[in-house]
Amino acid sequence: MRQQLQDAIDARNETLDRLRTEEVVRRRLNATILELRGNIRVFVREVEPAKVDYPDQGELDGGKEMAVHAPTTLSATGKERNEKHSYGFDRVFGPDATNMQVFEDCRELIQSVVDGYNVSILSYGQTGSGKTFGMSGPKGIIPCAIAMLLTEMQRLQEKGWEYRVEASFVEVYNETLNDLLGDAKTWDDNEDLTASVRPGGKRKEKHEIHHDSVTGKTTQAVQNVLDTAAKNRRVAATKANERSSRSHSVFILTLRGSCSATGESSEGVLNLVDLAGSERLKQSGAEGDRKKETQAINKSLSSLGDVIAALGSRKGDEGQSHIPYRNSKLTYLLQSSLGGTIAGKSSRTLMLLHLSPLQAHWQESRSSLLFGSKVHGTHIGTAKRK
Ligand SMILES: Nc1ncnc2c1ncn2[C@@H]1O[C@H](COP(=O)(O)OP(=O)(O)OP(=O)(O)O)[C@@H](O)[C@H]1O
Repeated sequence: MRQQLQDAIDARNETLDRLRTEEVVRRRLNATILELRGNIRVFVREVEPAKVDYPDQGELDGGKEMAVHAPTTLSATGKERNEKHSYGFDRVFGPDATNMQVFEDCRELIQSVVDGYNVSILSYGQTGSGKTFGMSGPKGIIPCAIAMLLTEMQRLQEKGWEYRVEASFVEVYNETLNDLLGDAKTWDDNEDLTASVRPGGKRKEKHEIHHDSVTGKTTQAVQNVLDTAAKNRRVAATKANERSSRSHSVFILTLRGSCSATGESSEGVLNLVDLAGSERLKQSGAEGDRKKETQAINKSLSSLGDVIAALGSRKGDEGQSHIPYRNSKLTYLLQSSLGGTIAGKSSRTLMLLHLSPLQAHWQESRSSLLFGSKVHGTHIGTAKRK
């Protein structure tokens, strides 16, 4: 009897050891795959104008300026200058792509958060181009990422890992940072904003998500977090018209894991960012408060482009090159998760560009493509059209 019990214990320990070894191999493979693909990636999603509710829908003509050649190239013709531009991106989705298909291509990246990497996924594009739909809508990146991470943590529990999950949801509006959970608190300008919302920060409004075996309860907790954020964003929206389009929202999940059997631990952060509409000031004809908002958005988006481009261009001398994180609240908030290595910790960025193929939106699409090229060096060439 005693021998049988010992045999059973030995067999169990052997299985656990094997599972842990497999897990180490899986982590290494995933890290290698992502390393090969690059720490800064750009995906493009062409939007189907009929599905999207553009503010200036009434004035659209039906002409198209862009052709998407899935899976990785896109060409665009600028009628004004009679030019044809070609771009190569990491992934190009046509107008029929679903949220689920986009999420599938983000899966490995999101998975790496469990392994202790910092990851940012940023949704970029003009107002009405589907950024929020892709991020928070049905089967959008936020709900799918949460569901996937919870399942993943459950799987790792069987291999001896325990995780703690915290969620924060903040918005950056006119260069101020507001908490979208709790009481929609606004941080003072002179506070250390990053410390306030980051793990270990003094005044962070954190919301712990318990990972119980009753998945329904966990899903409900996540839904409550998202509902609270949506409600707080709506309250803010009544104060400033259409404010959600004019602010950046950042959903932050922090995963802290430890494995008592091996003594290993990890901490990964996932930032899911729904950026403000990227309209050009001239194009939008903004005046007064709206002009101020647009200027703040332009400043933070261009700072974002500068930071990611600087990260992408540095080679080998990581400690030496200057990265201008402090030029905007958004880049300051995201500084540990925008690509490259800080204090020995690797981070990864995925930019999701949303483009309208219509002639009426050519200037906006062109500036989104310029942004995408800047962060990724993806412009293949320009040719005069015959
Ligand atoms: N692929 C899609 N399929 C169906 N509906 C879509 C799709 N993309 C966007 N929409 C719809 O189009 C409208 C505008 O989309 P959404 O609010 O996501 O745009 P946005 O880029 O976030 O705009 P803003 O910058 O103003 O916040 C919404 O009603 C959304 O549900």
